[in-house]
Amino acid sequence: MADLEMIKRKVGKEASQFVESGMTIGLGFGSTAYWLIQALGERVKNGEIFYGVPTSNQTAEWAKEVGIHLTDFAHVTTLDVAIDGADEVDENFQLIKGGGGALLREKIVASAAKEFIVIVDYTKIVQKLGAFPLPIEIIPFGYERTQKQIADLGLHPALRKEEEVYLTDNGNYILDCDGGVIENPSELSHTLHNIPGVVESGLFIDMAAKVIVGKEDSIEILDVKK
Ligand SMILES: O=C(CO)[C@H](O)[C@H](O)COP(=O)(O)O
Repeated sequence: MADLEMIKRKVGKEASQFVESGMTIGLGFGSTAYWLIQALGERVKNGEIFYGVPTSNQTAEWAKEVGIHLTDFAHVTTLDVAIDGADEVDENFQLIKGGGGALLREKIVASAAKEFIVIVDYTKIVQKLGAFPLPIEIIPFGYERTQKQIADLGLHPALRKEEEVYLTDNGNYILDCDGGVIENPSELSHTLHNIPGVVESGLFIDMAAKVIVGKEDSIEILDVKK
């Protein structure tokens, strides 16, 4: 297994210690969250029970495969904990998420949790956000105009495409914005929310309660002071 993958695996396992049997967990998406789910799966084999609200269809598949019971907001309104990866974490613990396209559900789930734990390898830690293109989920209707309004902010939005235009699990589009360093993430988040057609941005402001960082030979657990 490549080094970085090994680090992600250790971080996922480390995060699982914050989960107790019987808890309802917001389950993130991405290659680090995958390892959290595998670690929980090992405990399911020993008789522990977990309830998970998945942030993507893929997460739901992973969780089902290891025996985590899936639930949703029809049955719970508050989650004990949510654990998810991130694309960037800055010095104030603000995040860019959504590289995997699940940012809307990830934000709903994280905001519903008593504690939101972020799990990353050391390559995700930055002084200021912005080297990773900021994903923004937008409604397909009128997307050209929404894109123009975001371009006017200097964010250089590009419509995410695979073979065809990428569709989120919610049937929306993603704009990946390569606007360079984000000096004021909180202000930008507000500005984006005021644009009609923007569903959600990948800026997660003041949401992380804990950040678990995997390094070459250690793991650091950072508690965010509120
Ligand atoms: O926001 C996300 C998906 O929408 C992921 O959490 C983020 O992309 C990090 O993924 P990985 O753990 O694979 O590096």
